[in-house]
Amino acid sequence: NPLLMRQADEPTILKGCLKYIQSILQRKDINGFFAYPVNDVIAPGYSSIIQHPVDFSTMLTKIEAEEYHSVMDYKKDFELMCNNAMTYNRPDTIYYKEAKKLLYIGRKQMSKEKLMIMKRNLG
Ligand SMILES: COc1ccc(Br)cc1-c1nc(N)nc2[nH]cnc12
Repeated sequence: NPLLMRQADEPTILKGCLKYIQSILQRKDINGFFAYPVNDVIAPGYSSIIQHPVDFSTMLTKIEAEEYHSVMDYKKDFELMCNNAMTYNRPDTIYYKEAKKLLYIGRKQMSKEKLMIMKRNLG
């Protein structure tokens, strides 16, 4: 039954898209600041200032567990990750600057136009 086939397919298709998008964004994080969770040793007081920490490793776990139901769901965590860095760190720090740049790249990568092209290429 093609309909049944289609449903089973959707999570796999979304998973593929999100892993593709994350692989592009992680390549832009050249210092790996966003590759794993920030801890209070690296950043004193981080866990009391940032209520909803998130990083690429956590996001990949969520992709695999099919916790994102759309690219927009994923984009929310991505923006939270960048905004956390821009909340905890001052504007003159490398972390703030890298987060701002990454946020801009991510917004372009997940723009309506880019997502339409992805959808079209999936056929
Ligand atoms: C995982 O985080 C790091 C790893 C290694 C190094 Br050096 C710095 C960080 C880091 N430090 C601070 N202050 N704010 C962040 N926001 C995202 N990363 C960071």
